[in-house]
Amino acid sequence: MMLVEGMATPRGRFPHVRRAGDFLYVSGTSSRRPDNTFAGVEVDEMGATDLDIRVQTRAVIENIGDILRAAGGSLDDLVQITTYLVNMNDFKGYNEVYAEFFDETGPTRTTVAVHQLPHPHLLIEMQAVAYLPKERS
Ligand SMILES: O=C(O)C/C=C/C(=O)C(=O)O
Repeated sequence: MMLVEGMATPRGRFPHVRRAGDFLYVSGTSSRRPDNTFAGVEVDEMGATDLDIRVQTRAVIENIGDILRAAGGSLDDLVQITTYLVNMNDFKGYNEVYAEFFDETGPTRTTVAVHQLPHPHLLIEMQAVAYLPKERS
């Protein structure tokens, strides 16, 4: 069980990542930064929001990479990803950025749309599983 220093603090009683045998389970991760702002979110002086799926997707994957590195691994160790989008119209932008990190030799993937995520500015959250035998970490 592991809380990773330098990452956004989970907004609940759970770790960023947990080892179970040879596997690392990464909790649902967003584009949230350690200061609780979000990558891919701009709010103007009128309160209008500009939410960017590409920026959010990249930040989510990079955050998962940072979490895995703290546990001794990397994105290369991922074997499964579940992605939660709030709007399937964002699938294209998400998919394009995803393909910069992974291909058919990478993790299996499931993408679903959900009614809401834990903050109204979030367009995407991802949960992941890595295979990393202890002797390799
Ligand atoms: O922590 C975040 O920024 C988003 C993820 C939250 C969860 O998945 C959760 O609170 O369960």
